[in-house]
Amino acid sequence: MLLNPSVTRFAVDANVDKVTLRVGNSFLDVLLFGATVVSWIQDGKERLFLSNKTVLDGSAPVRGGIPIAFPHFGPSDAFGLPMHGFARISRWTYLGTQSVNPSEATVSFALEPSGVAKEEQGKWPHEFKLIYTVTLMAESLKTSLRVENTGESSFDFTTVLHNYFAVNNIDNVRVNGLEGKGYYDKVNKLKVPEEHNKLVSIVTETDRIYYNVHSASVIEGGNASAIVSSITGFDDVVGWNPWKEKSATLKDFQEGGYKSMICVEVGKIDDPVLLGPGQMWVGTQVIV
Ligand SMILES: O=P(O)(O)OC[C@H]1O[C@@H](O)[C@H](O)[C@@H](O)[C@@H]1O
Repeated sequence: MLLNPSVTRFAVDANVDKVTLRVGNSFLDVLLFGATVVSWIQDGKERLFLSNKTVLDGSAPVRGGIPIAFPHFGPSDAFGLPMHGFARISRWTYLGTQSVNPSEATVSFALEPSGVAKEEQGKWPHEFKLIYTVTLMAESLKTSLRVENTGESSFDFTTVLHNYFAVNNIDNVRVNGLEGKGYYDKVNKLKVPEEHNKLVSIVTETDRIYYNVHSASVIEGGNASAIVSSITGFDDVVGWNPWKEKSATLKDFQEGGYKSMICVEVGKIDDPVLLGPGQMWVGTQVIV
């Protein structure tokens, strides 16, 4: 089959542009806002969850797709940055198509201090350059974040690629690949030395950081619906589902949406990256 890969850039409105990649029957949409992947359709099936109450106008982080947390994962930090940092609420620069060959299309995006969202500019006092590279193939998606220290002094950071996967029914979902791993249970504020389940079910609000995981998959009804593998650079995997009560408190979360999503995020959280002047770090994931 001829895949005819292509890349198209659309101006959605004055603030938000979107880049669409096509490879055969696979389509990917990436907003310049946050360099957020918001849709990945394979053979007519949407692989990512996107809340129907999210705003896509650049006024708030996207609730769904693959937002990027940087320069920190989690709540507001010592620098007064918002939850999950500024990367997901800044408008990235489109660097264009990096390559289009018969089986894949690659685009990339950049963020430097001058591109950081106005209200957050200058709070994190470091010179940096982020490059986010997205490769669509007919059967998979690869995303890679490169962080460069372009300044004169060291900085450290934590980061995640916040994958929201679409599922049919969370009751039938199991996460594989976590057995034997230690984790921090953020809901119960508990450090658990070892996950004993081969397949982890989600039956209540779940918010966990699993350590040293380099491959994890979402199994639904016995079939893998998303496999996150070839994880390099990132050492941790976050599993998140807000469940009924918590999701009802999130104004951008559609009613009942917790049943049709699961976040399996790749992160560098427990052991922050320290970058000296001129140094760089790269984190990559491949999703099948
Ligand atoms: O609502 P936000 O800022 O997009 O965050 C969503 C969730 O993101 C997850 O990565 C965190 O582990 C959760 O604690 C958090 O609630």
